[in-house]
Amino acid sequence: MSEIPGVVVTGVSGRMGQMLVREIAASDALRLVGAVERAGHDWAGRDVGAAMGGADLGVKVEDDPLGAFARAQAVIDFTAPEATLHFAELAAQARAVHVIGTTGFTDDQIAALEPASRHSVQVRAGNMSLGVNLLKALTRQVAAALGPDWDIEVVEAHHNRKVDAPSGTALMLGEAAAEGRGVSLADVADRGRDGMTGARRRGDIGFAAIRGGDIVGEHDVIFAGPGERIVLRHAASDRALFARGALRAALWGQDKAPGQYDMTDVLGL
Ligand SMILES: NC(=O)C1=CN([C@@H]2O[C@H](COP(=O)(O)OP(=O)(O)OC[C@H]3O[C@@H](n4cnc5c(N)ncnc54)[C@H](OP(=O)(O)O)[C@@H]3O)[C@@H](O)[C@H]2O)C=CC1
Ligand SMILES: O=C(O)C1=N[C@H](C(=O)O)C[C@H](O)C1
Repeated sequence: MSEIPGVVVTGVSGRMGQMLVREIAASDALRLVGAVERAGHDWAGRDVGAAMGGADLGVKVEDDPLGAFARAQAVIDFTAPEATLHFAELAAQARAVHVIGTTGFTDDQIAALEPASRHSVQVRAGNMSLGVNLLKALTRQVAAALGPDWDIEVVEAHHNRKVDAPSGTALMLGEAAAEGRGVSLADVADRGRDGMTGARRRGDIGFAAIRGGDIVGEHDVIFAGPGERIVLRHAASDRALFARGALRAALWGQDKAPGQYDMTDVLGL
């Protein structure tokens, strides 16, 4: 039997699903053993490489996630919250590492992921890139150093197909800022302004979202103080960096105890 961990990609026809297949096919450290789509999807039954418009990869797209997960050591999942909740239970049954890139969860959905992590390693992050995870650490540090006279705003921009706002990354950065300030984000988040909003509340962390064209993902954390401003910025220009982070997480998780982890753990930040 191969020592190279086998990976299943869910939501394989999606933007990230296809990017993950390309990165796994190019990797010596992981091998693709399954490609999952919804029941009735056009791609079901076809070779995933051919369905993506390239050469056959010897893996057929299937609509039975548990059957696929049972053959795998890791599941990489960039889909939608309700799908990820279901896949978390199946990954736990299969004892496969579950790498979760999906964003847009409610607090209740995040809490509902926890029981599965008693039986499997879950690595979840709103952004799998090294750069954003470093930005998260910097955001916490800057927020801790500056007093409440500095207003914190997180501004994100994404492509016009994105369905959730604020982005998972923006929320991750907001959490880091709140941690740095020693407050709970839930108490200070201002997630939408329109009309006669009144003046900005001191201590709030504001969010704004731009959607347009093919923007891969851009995040600014703005610290606006009296007479000066600090802007921490990350711009992604290639989805491959998210996929590579996910592959790294799938490998990292192989010898870890069941539980919930994030990219800070994977990257040792
Ligand atoms: N953490 C990170 O670093 C990153 C996270 N993301 C996140 O990953 C997710 C996917 O992004 P992206 O690839 O651009 O989106 P796409 O819409 O291109 O792909 C989503 C895929 O998931 C499938 N899917 C959606 N809902 C379900 C469901 N209920 N059951 C089964 N399959 C489902 C879709 O199938 P169908 O077409 O049939 O609906 C599709 O194949 C988003 O939440 C996004 O924010 C994206 C990039 C980086
Ligand atoms: O949907 C996307 O595209 C992205 N989603 C993630 C998010 O919500 O932050 C990560 C990245 O910015 C791209």
